[in-house]
Amino acid sequence: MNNVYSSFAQAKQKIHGLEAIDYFFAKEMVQALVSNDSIHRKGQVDTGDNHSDNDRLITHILLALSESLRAGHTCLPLSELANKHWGCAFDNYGEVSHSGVIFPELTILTTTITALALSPEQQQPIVFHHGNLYLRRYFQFECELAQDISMRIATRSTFSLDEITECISGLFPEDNLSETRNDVNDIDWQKVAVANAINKNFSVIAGGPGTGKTYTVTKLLAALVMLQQSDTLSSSELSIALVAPTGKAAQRLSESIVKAVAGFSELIASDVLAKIPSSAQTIHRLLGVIPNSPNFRHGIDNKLAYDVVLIDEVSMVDLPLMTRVFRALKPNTKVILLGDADQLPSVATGSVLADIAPRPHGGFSTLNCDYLAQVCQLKGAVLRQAFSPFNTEHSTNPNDYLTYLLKSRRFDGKGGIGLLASAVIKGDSQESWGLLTEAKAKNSSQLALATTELSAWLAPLIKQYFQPIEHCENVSEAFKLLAQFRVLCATRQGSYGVEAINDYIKRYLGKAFVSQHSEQQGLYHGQPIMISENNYRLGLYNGDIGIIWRVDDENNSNSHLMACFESSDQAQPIRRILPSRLPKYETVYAMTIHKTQGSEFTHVAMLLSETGASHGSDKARESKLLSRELLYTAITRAKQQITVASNQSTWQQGVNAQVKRHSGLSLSCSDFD
Ligand SMILES: Nc1ncnc2c1ncn2[C@@H]1O[C@H](COP(=O)(O)OP(=O)(O)OP(=O)(O)O)[C@@H](O)[C@H]1O
Repeated sequence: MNNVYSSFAQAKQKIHGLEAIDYFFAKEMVQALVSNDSIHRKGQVDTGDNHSDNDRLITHILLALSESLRAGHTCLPLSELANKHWGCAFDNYGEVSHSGVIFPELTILTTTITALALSPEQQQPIVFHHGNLYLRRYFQFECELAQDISMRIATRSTFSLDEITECISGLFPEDNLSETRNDVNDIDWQKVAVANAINKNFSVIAGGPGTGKTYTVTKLLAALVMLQQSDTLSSSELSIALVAPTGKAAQRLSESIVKAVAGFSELIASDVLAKIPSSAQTIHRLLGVIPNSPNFRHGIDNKLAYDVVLIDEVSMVDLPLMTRVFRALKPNTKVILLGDADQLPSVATGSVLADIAPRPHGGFSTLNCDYLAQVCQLKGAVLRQAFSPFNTEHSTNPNDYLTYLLKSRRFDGKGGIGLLASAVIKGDSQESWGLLTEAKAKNSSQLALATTELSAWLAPLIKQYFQPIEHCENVSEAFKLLAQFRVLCATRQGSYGVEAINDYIKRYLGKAFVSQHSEQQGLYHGQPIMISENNYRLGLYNGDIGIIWRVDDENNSNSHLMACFESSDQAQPIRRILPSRLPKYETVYAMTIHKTQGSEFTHVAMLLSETGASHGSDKARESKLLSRELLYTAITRAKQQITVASNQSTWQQGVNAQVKRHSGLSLSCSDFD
């Protein structure tokens, strides 16, 4: 490495976008490989180049691997580098500012890496497997997770077909005519999802917002409780854990389950419903955080006792965390994953849900089709017809564990939000922009395109939603109002980033000059805040939303500001914490789209850029982040209304870009059967 670049500054001059961590990672790895006597003994590839060319190539591959890990990929497929001009950039005058690196063709790359003997058995810090280059740690996570899922998929429940059929028909009485139906469109996919998950120890129910994932899984949990009750050999009660990646998502899951359970009171016996938990917890809480340690209390040597673990919002869960969850589960624990695979992948490494929920669906095996036809009392031919797009007969990679719910109950497909979300995720930049401009012309109630200055369209929304917060009768009312509206930005920095917009809103509300040094520490009554680091002792987590509220002393003689947070504890629905004890936090009128995953608002304003020209640096910052998954995630946070502030080119650039995370998990999943 020292021979190739003598310093980070030198490497950075040549390769655009390089960060110090890439340089030191590559340096460290080259040294590790050299100390294992790999590069020098085996790494001399006869490519017609001399030895230092080979070292240079290996160094550049390792730099690219580091960049790739930084971007959240689990691995780097060498095919991505083949013949690529990497790290080249031009200055404002069109002159080359960074010459970059031109990688050779794939066979040379493969021969070079193969010569380093990086196969999984070699115990090197880097692994080369199936054409992908990994950091060993992520390779191990991926293998461990794939093997665990594979083991669970291979385990089937012992319930008889008759028991399952009876249970399913009881839970879906309105669909008892299915034997006579012969149209694919008549298939109730919620029923299929319950039937499909009931006999497996691992299942995924995926679908967009409001497709009834929670509604369906509540029926599934009821079915599992009923089957357990009818099992004469089992004396114990089914223990179920409801889990989500963040506190907010856990709160939403609890609310949706409670609502679904209440709605099933006439369909399902009360003693069955009573056994479905009403409160969800975060993954970190499930695993048991050990303060100041990366490890959890529950793991391979201290398994969790649950029979069923349901995880919601799985798109947000990264590869290492998901592997740790599976590590902590008993081999016979039933795992049910829910999520929307079209949403942004996790902030950290991996894209577990997108990997295990491929689009299009890989099809069901004939065996699974026959099973579903029988227990759902569907005509086999109808079911096969339904699966024909998935190529059931010839599929080499059936996804029996996966059911998609397609029909949104929230958006009827005619309303603007649903149409916009589906045009965006299809990558149709013209149609989606057309929907926004049409909505403006038609004065749509769901969609609005803001084409005027920030002050013209944002000010009325601030007046409507944020100004009344401080005048609410109590903090619970303030939380209700706050949940109605949020400004979502693509970036933190820049003129349209979270920080600038929060400052703008504070100024508008006349709160910009609250002194940082006063007893109030810059806080004010009615200020919404978001916690930005975990504090396990206080039970406050990154992403938790609170409101600063003036509270009277017990004798009403004095009042002071407290940070208030909603709690699932019915006896004490609001937790109060002294502001001086708060972990890091920020004001939250506006937040990044990434941070809103797992939350919903009645009205959302998505601020990409103003219609006027943006600053060059703002544009560069934004264009790195913009993708159809980002826009889709923002759109689907809105329950009733979305206001989009963007110009046409920024919008279309976002819709055309796609987040693609490299990983070998889907590959490993294809070896499941
Ligand atoms: N088969 C159904 N019949 C009647 N109402 C339904 C049905 N399925 C879902 N719903 C209703 O549709 C709404 C959305 O359902 P649910 O919350 O289960 O969707 P979801 O996919 O979990 O949504 P989210 O993406 O917000 O998590 C709920 O009000 C639910 O009661």
